[in-house]
Amino acid sequence: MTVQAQFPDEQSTAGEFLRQPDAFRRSVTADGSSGFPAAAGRYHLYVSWACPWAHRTIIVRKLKQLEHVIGLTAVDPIRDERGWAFREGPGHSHDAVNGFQFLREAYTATDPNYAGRVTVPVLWDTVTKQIVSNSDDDLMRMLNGEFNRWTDSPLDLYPEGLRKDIDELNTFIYENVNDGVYRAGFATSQAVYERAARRLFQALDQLEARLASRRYLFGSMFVETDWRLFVTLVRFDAVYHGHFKCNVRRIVDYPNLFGYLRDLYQTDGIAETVNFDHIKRHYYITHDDINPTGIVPIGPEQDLTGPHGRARLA
Ligand SMILES: N[C@@H](CCC(=O)N[C@@H](CS)C(=O)NCC(=O)O)C(=O)O
Repeated sequence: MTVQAQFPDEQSTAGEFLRQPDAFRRSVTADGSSGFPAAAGRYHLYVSWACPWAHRTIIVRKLKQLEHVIGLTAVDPIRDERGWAFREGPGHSHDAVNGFQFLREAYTATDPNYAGRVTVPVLWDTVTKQIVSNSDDDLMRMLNGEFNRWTDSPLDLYPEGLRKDIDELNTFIYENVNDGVYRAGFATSQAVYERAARRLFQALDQLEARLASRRYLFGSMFVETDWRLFVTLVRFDAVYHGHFKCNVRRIVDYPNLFGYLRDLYQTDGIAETVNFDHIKRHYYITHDDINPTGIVPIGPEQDLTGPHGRARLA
C-alpha cells in the first residue's frame, strides 16, 4: 500500500519527512554591507499566526519593540493548493504593501524559477522589491541584532558569551522537538512515526529535568532558545497531541514545562502573539491527508494565565 504524504517531494522512500532547505538567506545588516541596510519602514514581514517558524519572528519583533519599524501582514490560516493567501478575515488581511493575492507572488518576484514550497515567514524589501530571507533562524538574529538604532529595548536574545551553548541547544531542540512533532505527524510508516514520537518525548523529558532548577533554559534570563521552544510548546496540547499523534503526554502533564510555558506566555506582549483560532484551524483543516474531514476539535481547555510559580528559580 502506498500512503500519500502531506508533502510528497519531502518524503524519503522510508516514509520520513525531510524538510526542504530555506531558499533565500540574504541578510539585513546595521552597517549595510550586505546590500540590505537596516532602516525603519523599509522591510515587511509576511507571516502566519498559525506557523511556529513565523511565530518566532513575530515574537522577536514584539520583544525588541520593532513593530513601528518593521510592518507585518498575516495570511489566511487556511491554505489550499494555491498556497498561502492574503484575504480579509479575523486576524488576517489583504496585502497593503504589494497587493499580492498569494504569497507565491513574492517568491516568483524574487526568483521567477522558484519551484519549492512557498513558506512563511518572509522578510520583504520594499526598496528592491524582493525577498531578503525566508529563514526564520536568520530572521530572529537580524531582528535581535541589526535594528538596535530604532529600539529602546536593551534586550539581547543572542548574548556573546552564550552563543556556542545556544547554537548547540537550538540544534537539539530543533531536531527532536520543533521538527520532531512534524516528523511524527508527517510520517507515513508506523516505524518512522514511532521513532520520531519516542525521540520527541525523550527530549521533552530531558528539558523537563533541565527546567527543574532554572527559570529559563540558560538561567534567570530568556534567550532565543526559549522562544524557539515556546512556539512548539504552546501549540502542543492544542494540535500536536491530537493531530500529529504526539500523545504520550501533554505539556500540562509536565510540571516544569507547563510552568515554564505559562511563564513565557505571560511575558509582556507575548499572549497577543498567540492565536489559537488560527493555529487550530490551520493544522486541522489544511493538512487534509492527515485529517480528511477537516473537523477542528473543540478542546483542549487550557489555562495559560494561571500562576506559574517560576519566579522563585533564579
Ligand atoms: N523556513 C522555516 C520553515 C517554514 C515553514 O515550513 N513554514 C510552513 C508553515 S508552518 C509553511 O509555510 N508551509 C507552506 C506549505 O507547506 O505549503 C524553517 O526554517 O524551517
